[in-house]
Amino acid sequence: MKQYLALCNRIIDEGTWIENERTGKRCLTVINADLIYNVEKNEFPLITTRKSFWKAAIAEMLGYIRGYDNAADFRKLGAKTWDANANENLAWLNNPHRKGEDDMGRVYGVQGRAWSKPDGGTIDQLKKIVDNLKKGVDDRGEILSFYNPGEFHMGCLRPCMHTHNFSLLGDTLYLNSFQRSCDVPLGLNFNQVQVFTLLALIAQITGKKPGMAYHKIVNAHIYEDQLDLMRDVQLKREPFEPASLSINPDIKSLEDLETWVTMDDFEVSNYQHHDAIKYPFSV
Ligand SMILES: Nc1nc(=O)c2c([nH]1)NC[C@@H]1CN(c3ccc(C(=O)N[C@@H](CCC(=O)O)C(=O)O)cc3)CN21
Ligand SMILES: O=c1ccn([C@H]2C[C@H](O)[C@@H](COP(=O)(O)O)O2)c(=O)[nH]1
Repeated sequence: MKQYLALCNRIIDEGTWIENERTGKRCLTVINADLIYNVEKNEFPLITTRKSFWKAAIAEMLGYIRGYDNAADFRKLGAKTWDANANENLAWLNNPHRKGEDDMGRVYGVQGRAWSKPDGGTIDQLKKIVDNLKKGVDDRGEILSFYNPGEFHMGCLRPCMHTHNFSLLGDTLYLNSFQRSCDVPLGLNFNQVQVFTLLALIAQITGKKPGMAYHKIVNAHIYEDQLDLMRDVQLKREPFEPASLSINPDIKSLEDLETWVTMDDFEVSNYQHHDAIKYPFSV
């Protein structure tokens, strides 16, 4: 929580106003932030200075793991977060690759599970990583990349958290996650939970101990219409002690994650938080 507050304060104190063409809004912006989560000690990085809808964040990550390309599938899991990008962005609505209502196109998990090969067929990046880690193998290229510039024109949004790089040291699994663009009031609240949960889940299904997760953000911003709420409401609140996450121990394989897992398989205990804050969302 301290790291999150420090980043918010840094943006407010040192940020530069930058015009964003895609959304037509100005963003107060800093470059480079490094967040670290101790997954081994289960220090779940859940925001306490407002109510965080952590289940939607995990649902979104589970949807990426499953390779979903449709906002309706995300809704079924419990995340409405892709509705706007799939259905309200004019550039995407007019894109000939859009397959209809709720289609997100070739984004995130589609690239993670079915990256198209120029010579035909697809690559399942996540399955290769899980198979290797289960055998105790880290080939120094255990990389899950959602960033495929050759298919940006076939998706509703370029991935923000675009690369997850796993590493094994003995029996301990580490994760470095890279994010090119971060909506700190809305997106980061989710992304912190996602990086933490991704390491916890992949460690669990590969039989490894989770270690640290390192989360690198390049462009960290607050949209102009979010600034007053952040500065005058959220940052005026005192944080509570961190919560902890528990994951159903019956989840033992990638197939379990793909088939029967729901949000009921995740629980958060000791979550003390301030009231919800409704931040404006920019499509
Ligand atoms: N401008 C922008 N910011 C983002 O954070 C973002 C995007 N676009 N587009 C793609 C995904 C979708 N994400 C989202 C979308 C919506 C919420 C959101 O509305 N959160 C509310 C309520 C969540 C709920 O009720 O489940 C919140 O208070 O956190 C959060 C992240 C993160 N990403
Ligand atoms: O997981 C996510 C997904 C998206 N965001 C934010 C970051 C930006 O505010 C927008 C994406 O806009 P671009 O113009 O493509 O950078 O969504 C996030 O914080 N986390």
